[in-house]
This record gives sequence, structure tokens and C-alpha cells, in this order.
Amino acid sequence: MSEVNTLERLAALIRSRRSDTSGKSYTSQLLTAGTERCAKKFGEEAVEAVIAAMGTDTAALKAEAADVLYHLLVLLESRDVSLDEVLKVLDGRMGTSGLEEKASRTKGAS
Ligand SMILES: N=c1c2ncn([C@@H]3O[C@H](COP(=O)(O)OP(=O)(O)OP(=O)(O)O)[C@@H](O)[C@H]3O)c2ncn1[C@@H]1O[C@H](COP(=O)(O)O)[C@@H](O)[C@H]1O
Repeated sequence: MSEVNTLERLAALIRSRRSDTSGKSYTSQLLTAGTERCAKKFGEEAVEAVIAAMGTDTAALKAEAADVLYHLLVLLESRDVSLDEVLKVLDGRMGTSGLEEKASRTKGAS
């Protein structure tokens, strides 16, 4: 699937930025700043996506959604969690309904 390939390629690019010392990589700056900084940026971009979703500019929503995906991948990289590991969680949920998933979480929490 091309969508997954794009995310996988981006995740690999982000990982490679860990060892970038050129000083020209925004990703490298974020990773060097640490998880708290990455999480803050992710939160900001998520809020911007929410605001765009409430508006009528579809191009703006697509751009904000792309920012969210990029910043999520940077956040995961900062915690050494791979995209593949997250996709496996999603794969594990396939075939169950969202409501069943919700019920099993509620059960697990009690
Ligand atoms: N997909 C992205 C991407 N999406 C968003 N951004 C950056 O995320 C930042 C967030 O937007 P803001 O408006 O908050 O910008 P800002 O004020 O500059 O950010 P801060 O100073 O607050 O951190 C912008 O600087 C965007 O350029 C991205 N930066 C990089 N990528 C990808 O990562 C690759 C590697 O980038 P570098 O690490 O910079 O080489 C690029 O080739 C792209 O494929």
C-alpha cells in the first residue's frame, strides 16, 4: 500500500536524522531536544489539525494532518518505538469492532 510505504519511508528518514550532525535538520533538532519537546510539538500540531477540521479549508486540513503524522513519527522515534510496532497494534484490532475494543479496555481497567 503506497500510504504505508510513505509512512515507512518517512519513519526511516526520521530515524536516520538521529545521527545527523549537520545542524541543518529540523528533525535532528527535535530529537536532540528530547521527548518532552517532541510531545509538545505533536500536541500543538494536533490542536492545529482540530482547528482546521472545524473550518472549511480542506487543503489546510490535509496540510495539518500531514504535520500531525510527521510529528507523531518523530515522537515515536524519540521513545524508540517503531512505526511497525504501532501498526502491529492496529493489525491486532482488525476484525474486532471499535465497541468491543472499548469494552475490553474498560474490563481491563477494573
Ligand atoms: N514532513 C516533514 C515536516 N512536516 C512539518 N515539518 C516541520 O515542522 C515544523 C512545525 O511547524 P511550526 O509551524 O510549528 O514551525 P516552527 O515554528 O518552525 O517550529 P518550532 O520552532 O516551534 O519547532 C515546521 O518547521 C515544518 O517545516 C516537517 N519537517 C520535516 N518533514 C520531513 O522530514 C524530512 C527531513 O527533514 P529535516 O530533518 O529538516 O531534514 C523532510 O524531508 C520531510 O520529508
